[in-house]
Amino acid sequence: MNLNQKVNEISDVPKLIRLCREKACLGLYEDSSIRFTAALKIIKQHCKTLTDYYILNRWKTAEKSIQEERKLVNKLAETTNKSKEQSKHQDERPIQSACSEIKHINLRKIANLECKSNIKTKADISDEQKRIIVAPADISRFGGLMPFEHHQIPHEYIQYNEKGNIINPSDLMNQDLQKNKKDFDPDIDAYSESCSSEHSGRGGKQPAQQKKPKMQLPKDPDVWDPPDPLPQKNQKVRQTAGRRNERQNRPANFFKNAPSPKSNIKRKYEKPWIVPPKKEKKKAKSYLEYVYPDEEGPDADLIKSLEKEVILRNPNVSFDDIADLDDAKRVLEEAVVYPLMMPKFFRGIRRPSKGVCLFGPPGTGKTMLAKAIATLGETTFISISAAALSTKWRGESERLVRILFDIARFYAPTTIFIDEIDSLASKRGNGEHESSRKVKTEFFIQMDGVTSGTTSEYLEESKDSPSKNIMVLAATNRPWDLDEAIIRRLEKRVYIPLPKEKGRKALFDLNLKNIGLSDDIDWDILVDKTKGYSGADINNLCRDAALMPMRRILTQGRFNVKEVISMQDQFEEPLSMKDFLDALSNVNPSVGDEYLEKYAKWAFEFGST
Ligand SMILES: Nc1ncnc2c1ncn2[C@@H]1O[C@H](COP(=O)(O)OP(=O)(O)OP(=O)(O)O)[C@@H](O)[C@H]1O
Repeated sequence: MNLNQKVNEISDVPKLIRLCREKACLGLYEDSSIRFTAALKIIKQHCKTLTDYYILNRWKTAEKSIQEERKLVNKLAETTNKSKEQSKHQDERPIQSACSEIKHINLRKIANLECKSNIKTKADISDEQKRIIVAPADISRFGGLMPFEHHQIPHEYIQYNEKGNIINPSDLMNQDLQKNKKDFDPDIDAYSESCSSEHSGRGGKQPAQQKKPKMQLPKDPDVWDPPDPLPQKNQKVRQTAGRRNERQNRPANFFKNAPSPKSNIKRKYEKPWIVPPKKEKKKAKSYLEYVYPDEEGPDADLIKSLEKEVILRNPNVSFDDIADLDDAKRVLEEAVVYPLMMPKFFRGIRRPSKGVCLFGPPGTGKTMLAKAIATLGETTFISISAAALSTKWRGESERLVRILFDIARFYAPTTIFIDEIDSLASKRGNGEHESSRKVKTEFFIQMDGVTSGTTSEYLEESKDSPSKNIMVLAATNRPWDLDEAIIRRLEKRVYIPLPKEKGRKALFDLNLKNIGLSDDIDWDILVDKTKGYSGADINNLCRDAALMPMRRILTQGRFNVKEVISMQDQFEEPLSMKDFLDALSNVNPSVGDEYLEKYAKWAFEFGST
């Protein structure tokens, strides 16, 4: 890739990033930072065009790590600039300090590098070893090698000798220093010599310049001395003598300002190459916060409105609030509640059903049953009508189904209640619209993922904790319209019939528990007369009967609003048999006989007990 080439395409970003890293390795931190910024800009623009939030998420993660890399490079640039500035201002230290630091720091780093690497020939370089980065070209400029993890050594920086062996970077360094030494001030050169003989421990003849005291620089506590070479057998006596000579020749104030090795001087400069320990990720409070921490993203609005409208934390309906339906309650407890409460038992062949379908005439308590199950199992309750899916969110339904299941997994254990499932998963036919076919397919895919595992990370997390399950509960008044594929997936199909005699009496009791009743009421007659009434119909009948005392008083004359309000205590009169009989003439059953036959037939064919 040409360095000056303009990059605008997202496909060029990887190359650009590689270039940034190479620049950073070369010590051209500012240049690297500029290119990082360009790459980030391209990514940001590309993100605006993305609609798939999975892909968007991945780009966002990449963007974050690139931002971190740029931050690191900026810090390095800052540190380098600072040290350049310092060397400008401190007249006494400039090249001298650079010289000593280069020697010490680089030796340390190279030693470090050597320890980590057993590289001898080209073939010996493993990928892991290539991860240790050397910045050979700029060693002498910035006096330091940065262990720059996550990058590979560009091949052009590894040098080989004629035999094909890798040249030790420290040899290169020494050659570099020898070359540079020629340009140094003779005084500084002498100081460097004195330092090197001090550290190496070699005695012998001292250079003439060493006799006069030169500038004495304090010893940097962060700089390690180069290691002493191992003494050779026949050199031992000579070395000891050399050391003595050296000590004798040392100026009196040589270590005057040098800090003692035990001093508590702390480092004052930053070490941007040290990656701080990762902070523990804060647990997101909502699904929106989890996918879009800054609340911005292509699906943000959809998720927001879904979280607001469909999630019901505690529906607060108990089985006691539901009259009759004992068989249905038992089947549902076994199919839905117990698997959530005893996940260990409900494994393997005892695995819970993928979904449960409640079917039956309208107003028989299907929604109430679903809410009671969610309350009992202490699960998050997501309630959505399939009709709303295909009308309110038209065009987005397919995405919506996926998000809905993702939200459910996030808040697991969750009960997803889909009312009017027939309008979402009706029989497929030739005239079917493309979009509704797609929604159906997405729904089937998500349902399959409910127990068999999907790409979702929540389910991955929940593998070891089966209690983090989701359960699909569907309800329909038209089970015969359902597609075979959904019938198969809704493994338990529970018939919720019209209430029988006992159920109707229980419904009267439940609806009238806070109302005054007179003794003349014949419940047998009322139960008999309400045959074919649903729970909702009986609820209507009781409400109508409860208003009868008020209507009776108000028909006696013409009253204004204030007068009506002042008379409200009289409306509390106990209900009589007549009130119920009058109400019966106002409220008719809502389910026709022909439908009852159809339900019974479908229950016989597909229902579960
Ligand atoms: N078994 C019951 N116990 C108590 N109340 C009931 C029962 N069945 C119905 N009801 C009453 O009927 C109303 C409607 O019930 P629900 O919404 O659960 O019926 P549904 O079967 O879901 O109806 P639809 O199929 O039309 O959605 C409830 O608010 C409740 O007052």
